[in-house]
Amino acid sequence: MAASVTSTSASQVRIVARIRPVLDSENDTDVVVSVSPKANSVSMPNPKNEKEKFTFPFHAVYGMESDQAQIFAEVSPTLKHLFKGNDVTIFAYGVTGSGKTHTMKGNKAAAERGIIPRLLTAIYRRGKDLEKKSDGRVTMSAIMSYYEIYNDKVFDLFEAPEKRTLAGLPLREQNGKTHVVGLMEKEISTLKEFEMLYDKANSNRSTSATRLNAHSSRSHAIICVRVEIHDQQTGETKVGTVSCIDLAGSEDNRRTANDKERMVESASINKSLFVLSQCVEAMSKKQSRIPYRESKMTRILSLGQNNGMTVMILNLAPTKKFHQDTLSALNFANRAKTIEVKNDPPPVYHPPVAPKIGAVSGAPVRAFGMAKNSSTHNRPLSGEHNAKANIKKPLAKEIQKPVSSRPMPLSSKPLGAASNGVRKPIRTSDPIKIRREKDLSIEDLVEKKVEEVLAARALNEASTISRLEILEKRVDKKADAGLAYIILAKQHAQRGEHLAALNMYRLARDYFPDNAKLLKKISDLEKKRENAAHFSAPPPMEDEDQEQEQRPTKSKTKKAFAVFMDDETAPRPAKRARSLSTGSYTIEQSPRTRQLLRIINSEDVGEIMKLKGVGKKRAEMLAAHVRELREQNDDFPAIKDLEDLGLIKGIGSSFIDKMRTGISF
Ligand SMILES: Nc1ncnc2c1ncn2[C@@H]1O[C@H](COP(=O)(O)OP(=O)(O)OP(=O)(O)O)[C@@H](O)[C@H]1O
Repeated sequence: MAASVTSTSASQVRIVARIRPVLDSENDTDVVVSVSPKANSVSMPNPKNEKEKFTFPFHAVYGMESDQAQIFAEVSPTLKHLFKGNDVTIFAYGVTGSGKTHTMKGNKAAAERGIIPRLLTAIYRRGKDLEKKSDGRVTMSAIMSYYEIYNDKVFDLFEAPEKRTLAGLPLREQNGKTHVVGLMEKEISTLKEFEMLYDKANSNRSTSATRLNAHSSRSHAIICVRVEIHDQQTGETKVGTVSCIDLAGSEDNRRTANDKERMVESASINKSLFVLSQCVEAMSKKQSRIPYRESKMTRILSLGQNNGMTVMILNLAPTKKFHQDTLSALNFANRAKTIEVKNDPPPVYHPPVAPKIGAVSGAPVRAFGMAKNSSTHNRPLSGEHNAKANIKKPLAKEIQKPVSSRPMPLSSKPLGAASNGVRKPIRTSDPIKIRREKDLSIEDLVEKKVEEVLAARALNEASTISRLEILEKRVDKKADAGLAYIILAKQHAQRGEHLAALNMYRLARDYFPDNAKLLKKISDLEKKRENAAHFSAPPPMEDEDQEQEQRPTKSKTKKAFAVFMDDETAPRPAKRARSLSTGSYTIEQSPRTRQLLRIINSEDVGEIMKLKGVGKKRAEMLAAHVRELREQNDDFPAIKDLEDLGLIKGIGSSFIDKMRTGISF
């Protein structure tokens, strides 16, 4: 397998504002929000001084008469990116009653269907079209999962409410992304099947809501559709996931006079939305600490971190009753506009190089389904929409004054171009085999193997088998021995054990003598080793032959400590020490180390206590230490590496090792 790689780019979160019509229960004279489709802006008066007007420009705006088809046309260009193997996130944000569910789900009548059913139909049609055009050579699979976050707990909507556990499903971080562990996935073969599944899942949502006193507005609902495009001839597979999120609407408890249980729900919704706004605030200010981890919703949404394209539909209620809330939502969206999503190019998976003589050679990667970008952001409002009986016709003359703000320029790539950067399983029955091929990408093979193992572990929390053990089982074939050396080399390199890494790469060279990437790695490490001799700080390249405990000198601020192995099964030197170089040589941390540091830096005593061997007292001490450091230095993360951790009184190297080994992925 090889992933084609181009350059990295960044794209903005695309913000599309939609104002819902005035409902029967509301008065036309109470309308305070207006749009200027020409200027792509939304305006409303200052609630405290009606003479003052606020104007917010967005990427696209839709007035009260906009219909479901227009809104879908706004997001449908994401499909072509999805079919190229990119991830797409579409989420609806707004206060309770502003039209989020109407926009995302809609109603049963064809004209009233929302983004989700339309998207599914479009995916399905596009897939069928591909299959037809390629005479069945290209096939598409669409795999769906659907869940809700209720009171900060994740529940599978494919599961009957009575089967739910109170704790909900756990989340796991993997390759920088958050996954829900144990979520059911359903392959959709026909549109009818989708409709059935979708309706059933939605009824689970409302049924469970009855039981738990929740309803659609009380939880965040997330539907994910993984689209896998497989070319039988070349063996290439592109995998992209679209996630559509109907966020729960925030509400003011003072105004809604909620009972106790609803207050809890409301507090939970408001908290997660508050955390979301904090994340957006921090991102817009380019702060280094983004508080994603403070709520499950923000962990899952990972706004700006998801390495994919994101469209936010800002739903707005037009009347006075929502004035203050609408202003908050507009401010939130205005800040979200500035978020930049870093996009890596999508990986394209190739099958292993065919060994057989006469086998079909890999065809170049084709750009699938290059639909025309029919962005409708400037489409004039039709005024013909009459979607709901209880909707009043928009005011003939909207209260709108000319806006001073200029239309927001749309980027040449309005929806960005992205990938999740996460390797997905390739759809090939042939397991990856290592061969002495000149152009074989060892890096990709190694990465894929590691990810397969991590995915397996995430699904099997009970498993006590170490990552390396599993890897070793997979690489027991003779032909895979070279790969085993590369895995070990990578692990050594991750821990900064560069000489050991070099030795492992050298051993791997016997198996891949012609591999240019491997040879370059070896020569780079050899060069680094030579240069390391000139470092004034302790050399980052450790010599295996001189593995002795280095006593910290008085001038050193950090004490030396043992090197922690990622896996118990890895060859472990008896007594090894190192000090981090303060020179230009940076040492990459292993995922386990990063996770440990993340937990400790969270200052969350409950989370820290979950670490192996950590009791309440020690957890409190660690949290207090982190807090103190942060207050002193206003620095994040407070504990940057294992050495920082080792400097804390009472935290020895063996204890750190214990905490690390307790972390599973
Ligand atoms: N664009 C629209 N056209 C017609 N009706 C709409 C539109 N937007 C919203 N509505 C109607 O307004 C009401 C509130 O909308 P909806 O339930 O979608 O709000 P919501 O933001 O999802 O609320 P909550 O956060 O409580 O779930 C519903 O009766 C819905 O049918």
